Amino acid sequence: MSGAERRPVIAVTSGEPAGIGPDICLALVGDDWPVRVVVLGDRGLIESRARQLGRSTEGLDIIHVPLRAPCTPGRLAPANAPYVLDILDRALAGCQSNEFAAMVTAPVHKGVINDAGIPFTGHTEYLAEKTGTPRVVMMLAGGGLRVALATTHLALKDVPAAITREELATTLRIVDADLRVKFGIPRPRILVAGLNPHAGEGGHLGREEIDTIAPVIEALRAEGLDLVGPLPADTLFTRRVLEGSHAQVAMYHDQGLAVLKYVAFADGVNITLGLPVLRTSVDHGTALDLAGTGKADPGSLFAAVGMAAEIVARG
Ligand SMILES: NC(=O)c1ccc[n+]([C@@H]2O[C@H](COP(=O)([O-])OP(=O)(O)OC[C@H]3O[C@@H](n4cnc5c(N)ncnc54)[C@H](O)[C@@H]3O)[C@@H](O)[C@H]2O)c1
Ligand SMILES: N[C@H](C(=O)O)[C@H](O)COP(=O)(O)O
Repeated sequence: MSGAERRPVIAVTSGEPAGIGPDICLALVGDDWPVRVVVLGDRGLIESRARQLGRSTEGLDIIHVPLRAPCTPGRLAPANAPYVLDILDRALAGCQSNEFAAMVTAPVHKGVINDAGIPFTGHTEYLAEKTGTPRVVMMLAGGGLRVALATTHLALKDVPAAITREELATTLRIVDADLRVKFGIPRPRILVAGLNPHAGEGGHLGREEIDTIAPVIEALRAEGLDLVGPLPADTLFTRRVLEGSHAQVAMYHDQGLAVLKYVAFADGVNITLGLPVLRTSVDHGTALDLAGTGKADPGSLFAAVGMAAEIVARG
């Protein structure tokens, strides 16, 4: 067996075929990773995208997963939604059987999967369901931040009801535990945002801080977690407040991710905490406008492979 074959294998799912997933996977060719990187997707599609971009697939390990329908860059086809899920299922099965040490996901298009009649909210929720994990946490890291979310892909009107004491406590415990295990931080200091403007202004602008968030923080502090909050979200991400913190928990998707993507778009990493397999991902979407143009930045995919490799090396 050669040295290269002894390296842990990381599976990179190429994602929505009409998006930039196949393009950015081509940028992995020839990079000198401490792991073996294999790309999961339709070989013909990846080769044709390579020709279109004037690139080569030589040296790129591909596990062939066949397209269900022809693909044109930039044009979504619901007929290929099952293909996108075939790739994810193949990667997950490989992680569960220890064929792969981790999976790294290129972007999928949630809308077209739903248009195909398959309910799908995101990789995070899909992988949680497929692995029978009742609660996982989405965290995006980049630009010196680690932003974890108390709620993920749901309509804004449904956010307050989804933030219960039990759900929030589970989220904070998962963030604390995974920062220790996956990131080697012995006692993570975690900032927790409020939900309402000015963290509710003492109950005058909403009661979620008083009724839910503060009591959870207090209870978990008593268990030894190093939590600070509920903090007004508008100033949580200022330099002085962030100082000394290892992660920041936002109450909903855009409260945290708008900040993260402002400082780190295209080199941030999305990681699913609390999952029994290791999964990292890019911080951007399918960018249909850029597919096949050569303008897609592969930086976030590199960062996602790099983070997975580091966590694998940590054991
Ligand atoms: N990890 C994932 O699977 C993932 C992440 C985010 C969004 N999405 C999905 O992607 C689809 C499109 O989402 P969107 O339009 O909100 O966001 P998007 O990230 O696809 O695009 C937003 C803007 O950023 C640009 N952009 C994105 N990635 C880029 C890159 N690597 N290099 C250069 N420019 C880049 C796009 O051209 C566009 O102008 C949606 O279905 C969304 O749910 C998937
Ligand atoms: N919320 C993520 C983002 O904005 O980058 C994105 O939609 C991906 O989510 P999944 O990892 O669950 O697909």
